Amino acid sequence: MLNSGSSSVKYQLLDMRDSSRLAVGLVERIGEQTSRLKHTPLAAGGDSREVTGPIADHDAALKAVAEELAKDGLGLDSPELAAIGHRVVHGGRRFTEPTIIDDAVLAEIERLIPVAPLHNPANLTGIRTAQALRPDLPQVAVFDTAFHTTMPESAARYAIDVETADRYRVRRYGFHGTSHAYVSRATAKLLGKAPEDVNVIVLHLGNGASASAVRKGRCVDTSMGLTPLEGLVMGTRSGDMDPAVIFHLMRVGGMSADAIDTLLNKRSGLIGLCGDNDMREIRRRIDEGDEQARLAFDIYIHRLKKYIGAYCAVLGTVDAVAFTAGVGENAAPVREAAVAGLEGLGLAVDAELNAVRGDAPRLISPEHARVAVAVVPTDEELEIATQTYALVGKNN
Ligand SMILES: Nc1ncnc2c1ncn2[C@@H]1O[C@H](COP(=O)(O)OP(=O)(O)O)[C@@H](O)[C@H]1O
Ligand SMILES: CC(=O)OP(=O)(O)O
Ligand SMILES: [Mg+2]
Repeated sequence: MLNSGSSSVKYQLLDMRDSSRLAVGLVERIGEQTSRLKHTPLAAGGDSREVTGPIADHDAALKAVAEELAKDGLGLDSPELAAIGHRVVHGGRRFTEPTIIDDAVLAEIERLIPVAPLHNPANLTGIRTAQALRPDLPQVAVFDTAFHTTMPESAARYAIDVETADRYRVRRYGFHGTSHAYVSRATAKLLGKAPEDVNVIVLHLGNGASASAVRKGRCVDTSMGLTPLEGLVMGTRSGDMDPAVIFHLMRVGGMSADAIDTLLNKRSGLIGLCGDNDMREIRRRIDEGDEQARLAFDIYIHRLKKYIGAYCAVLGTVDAVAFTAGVGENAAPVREAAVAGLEGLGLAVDAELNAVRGDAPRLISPEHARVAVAVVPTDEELEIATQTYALVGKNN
């Protein structure tokens, strides 16, 4: 499966007979002089290899990946390859399920570029290059928005003029849905229950970050909106703010729409507040007494708390709060601070359990807590491969 990001490509080759990973890798800093491909041929038992040097675009990146795979006899030309699954960030309202890609699907993903300018163009290049390499194979799109299409209109609509909203398709779509779906199910499993029997708040805290309220296995609200800019404070994105900030920056600051778009998407959030977007670095600076890093952390946590409280109210009854993605899985201080003081909502973290590291889903709330608090590692890649395989299996 392929996850083509704005300046990176993540990929995995999986054997779906047992969901085992044969090879995994990442191409970073595409378009810069210092691009890097890191490839780990797990099946070949090999160590990771790195290729450094300029990789101009996603097309070149994918071809470099194909070369690395071929070195271990796992080339994309293999007759055993059954399908290629692609993460596609914006699927609008039309795509509620994984979908076999044809020209009409490509056209729709292209039409949605204005609402996912950082993500959909990269996703499209990934698909087109993969199609050129293996025109005979089914290619499947798995949409970030799909899981959120179950939201009620009361959560999905913004309170703006209905005609204008409908004409320009302005509404809350939500993103990271593959992760929210996977993690909410895995959380139910951790509690020994069926997804239909639990209400879960999922906090996906990666570079992009979003929260969702999942009632009995269905998403009923999520923090990202028309685009992945709304909601939580992220690595480089602002999340929520008064929309009038934009008019103010235009009228008083003389900034263009494009300049503000770049400001809010790439130079805001943690990096805008303190110059770093990596939570490890921010924690290190806080430990050294850095006030700017401290404030950035506090703003991040304050926003997170607001969403936890809001989604407790949306759900009414909450069985579990699950932390996931790079920050959620690894940053114990974030989990501790996000839940601190929320005993009134039945939420607490046990310091010892919170300090345990590992890859397995685990509870971090004290025994007999009213609401389970959990760390549940996400696996978007496995989920995309599973959905792709399920669809292709059905059609073959
Ligand atoms: N050990 C760690 N401690 C704290 N934060 C971490 C750790 N490892 C990763 N992170 C955070 O996770 C982020 C990346 O999360 P990830 O889910 O991989 O993001 P994405 O998929 O959006 O690129 C990093 O920017 C960093 O802030
Ligand atoms: C939609 C989104 O924010 O994705 P990512 O976290 O990969 O940037
Ligand atoms: Mg991610």
